[in-house]
Amino acid sequence: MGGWRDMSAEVLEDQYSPSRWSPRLDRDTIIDAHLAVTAAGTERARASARTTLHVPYGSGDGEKLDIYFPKDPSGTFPVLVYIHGGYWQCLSKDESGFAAPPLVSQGVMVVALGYDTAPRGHVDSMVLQVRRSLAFLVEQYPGIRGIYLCGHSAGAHLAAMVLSTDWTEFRVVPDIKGVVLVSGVYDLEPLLHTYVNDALNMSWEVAQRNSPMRQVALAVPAACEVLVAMAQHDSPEFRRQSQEYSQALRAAGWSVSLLDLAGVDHFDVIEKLSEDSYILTQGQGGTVIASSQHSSQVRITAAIGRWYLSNHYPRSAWQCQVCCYLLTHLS
Ligand SMILES: N[C@@H](CC(=O)c1ccccc1NC=O)C(=O)O
Repeated sequence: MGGWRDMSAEVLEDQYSPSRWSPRLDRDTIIDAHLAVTAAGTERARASARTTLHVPYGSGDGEKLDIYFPKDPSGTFPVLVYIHGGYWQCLSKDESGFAAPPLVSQGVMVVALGYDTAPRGHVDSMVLQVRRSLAFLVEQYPGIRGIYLCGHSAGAHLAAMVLSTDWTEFRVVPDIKGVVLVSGVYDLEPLLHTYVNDALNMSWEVAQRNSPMRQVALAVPAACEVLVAMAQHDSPEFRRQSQEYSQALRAAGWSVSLLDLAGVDHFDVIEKLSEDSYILTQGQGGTVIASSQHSSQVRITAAIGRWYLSNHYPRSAWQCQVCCYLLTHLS
């Protein structure tokens, strides 16, 4: 098969419709199910953690974030900022707190970030909002030691755009220690030819300057680790994007790992962040990792066994909370 440029409009649309690739649920029910699961998970998180909701980080309507405070804050604490997906046009922070429980119990502050989705917002403004929110958090919460970003789908795109930020335009430089990109899109150009762009209305230039894939060469590799994760049942185009972006980052000098998660689709790959036992949330015991039965080109070559909080809580289960394994492509 050639590249996406050789695909018919119909095939391309299919590739960029995550709901059509799940073996678990059909396309008409999977989005509603995702909403229900993440909303219920967020409700549980709000019931069990101390929270401050709807904190404005700017004057815009959508510029608000929800904070889930760590259980036993000991002066300083790391923060995980979760950036929701929804193709830059749906979902919100209000059902994006589901990842908090396993983290707040380990002393991590979790932030569910809101941003103005299309059509109110456009891609340029969403990228700016995410960057500004990080500067806000650093200024507002001096207890924060180390920022970790986690984004899903379109949120992974926004998190990846943070990597190419020129922080001299901001008052502070956030200390970003790790970025977990789950089932993201890193080259926006194919989307110009799909329904996704109906609401986004991106021009070719907008798609280019907002494609992390095109920004890799411009960004100075930071001392932060990047984990690019993709689901077994993501579409071939989504999987290609994760593979190519992780390779480009590595070639540019970033410390990056690619994680291929078995048995999950575009939606449960992130829903499971609410579970203590999920590979992306579990501790050191979790060596089952992506056992790659389904993907013969991927081989686990080394367990890095070090992620997120190793600097902060050397003996906590958090040490390997996002188990970071080096997966190398043999093909
Ligand atoms: N219309 C899309 C919806 C979608 O892509 C989506 C829905 C919820 C959360 C994330 C999504 N994808 C990327 O942000 C689909 O066909 O799946």
